[in-house]
Amino acid sequence: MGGPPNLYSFQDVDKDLAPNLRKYVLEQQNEALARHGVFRVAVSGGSLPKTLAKALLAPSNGSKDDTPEFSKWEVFYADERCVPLDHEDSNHNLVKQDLLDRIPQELGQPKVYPIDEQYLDDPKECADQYEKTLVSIFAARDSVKLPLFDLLLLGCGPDGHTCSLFPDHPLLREQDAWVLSISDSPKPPPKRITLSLPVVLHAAKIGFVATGGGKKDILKKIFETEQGGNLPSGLVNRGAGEKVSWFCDASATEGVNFPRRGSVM
Ligand SMILES: O=C(O)[C@H](O)[C@@H](O)[C@H](O)[C@H](O)COP(=O)(O)O
Repeated sequence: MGGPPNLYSFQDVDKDLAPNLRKYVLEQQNEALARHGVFRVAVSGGSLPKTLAKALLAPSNGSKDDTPEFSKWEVFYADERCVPLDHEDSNHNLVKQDLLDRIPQELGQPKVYPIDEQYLDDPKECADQYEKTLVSIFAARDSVKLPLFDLLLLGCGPDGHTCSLFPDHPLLREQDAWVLSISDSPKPPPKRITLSLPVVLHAAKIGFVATGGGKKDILKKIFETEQGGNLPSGLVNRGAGEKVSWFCDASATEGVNFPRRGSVM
């Protein structure tokens, strides 16, 4: 697995973090397109879609390296709340409003894979159906042990959760399923689906975005303590190592002591 995760801390979200996040996402895009002609990315909700939109909707400098080729993107949800797709709690709704609906026409549109609204009352079925969608795209379940996302873009909650994998929850022990359901999420709404930890760890690259002073204590715990390594975001750091990059601002990393901490990429 190699080295430790990368922790980048930027002074300002708009001026520094967003352009560096753009550079990182487009690097992963271009590597994926060279590998297999498509860019498969899964995103979370929370504050991430807004920051991602700042990064991706900024004007391009015209070079190939700096151009999002959205028509070659396939967008999935790393976790989703079991609510209608136009509900204010829906991660898809957030991503659509903040990013997808605002992509200039000439850049094309990603193919997007939201959850199936038929199964909102039954999170287990909703997760199984989402897994079936992944199976149809990432090849047959028996020929591919785990789906390989080119990039996961995740958030980290103040309790250390990521996706809808919460601290000490039995879902963290799931080894087999690709997509899991939860009906007792400590963060509302309670019914959700989420990628499983093995699927998260298998991704080619994992980018966390954590900004604001509210993230300071949990980042200190995750990066500095043994105990933090057992929190869901810490387990991603531990299990995926150098495949993981954290994009934080100065308020989130204030006082965080981590050897590989950088201020530029
Ligand atoms: O559906 C969700 O609730 C999210 O996917 C969740 O995992 C989120 O990413 C974190 O809670 C961080 O959220 P913030 O970035 O808003 O703090």
